[in-house]
Amino acid sequence: MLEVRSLIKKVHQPGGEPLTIAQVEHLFVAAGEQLIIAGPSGSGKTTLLHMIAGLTAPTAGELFWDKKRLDLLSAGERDTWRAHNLGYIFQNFNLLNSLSAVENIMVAAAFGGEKRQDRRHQKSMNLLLQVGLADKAAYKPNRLSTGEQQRVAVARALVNKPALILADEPTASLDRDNVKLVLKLLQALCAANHSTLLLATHDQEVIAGFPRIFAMRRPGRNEV
Ligand SMILES: Nc1ncnc2c1ncn2[C@@H]1O[C@H](COP(=O)(O)OP(=O)(O)OP(=O)(O)O)[C@@H](O)[C@H]1O
Repeated sequence: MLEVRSLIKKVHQPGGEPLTIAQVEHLFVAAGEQLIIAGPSGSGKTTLLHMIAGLTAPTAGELFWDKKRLDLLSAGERDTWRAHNLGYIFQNFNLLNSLSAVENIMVAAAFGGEKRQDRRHQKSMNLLLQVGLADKAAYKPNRLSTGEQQRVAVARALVNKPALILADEPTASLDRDNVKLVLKLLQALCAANHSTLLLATHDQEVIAGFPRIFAMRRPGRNEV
């Protein structure tokens, strides 16, 4: 389970007071739950996901993963935790352009600790099959459509069966058909792996497909 308590991120402004860019009083997410992080542009959705992933340090507050305090981990401990527990999906996929679809996934499998090349290949091909892209395993990202690139990114995020998947506007670059397809795959694969899924979006169609929404507010304002 994931728990967020009194979390705040402030940034320095030249010559001014520190500015609060994300604030969450309390959020509890049970293991295996699928949750939307909603909120207007600038409400701190990305910043919250970055703090959970350990990509940016909170200014104050506590972040628990089971009984572990994520915000207190050293840089090395955080890297290890991330490699074994976390899959991250970006709006713009962040695939490595010099590698093929299957190689992009295999790199993630290596970071996840799979030492054997044949197993990395097998796991990656299996995921590509599940997202319907086994026939394009050798394609580099520039030969894949945007929807296909995001399906590779979903496969990459799931190859180590991480307990936690963070997805930041994963459908924002996709057309409506691909939005539905990518979401369906992501939700089904997370359910099959019992992975907890936190998905940040302001797309109402995406929000409608989830059982629970957590609404972020712009710090210091009352609107949702
Ligand atoms: N390093 C920084 N310095 C100053 N302001 C920042 C910094 N990083 C983010 N911000 C500001 O913090 C606010 C929250 O940003 P964040 O990207 O978390 O919002 P968001 O809810 O994900 O927005 P969107 O839906 O537009 O992606 C924004 O107003 C952003 O401009």
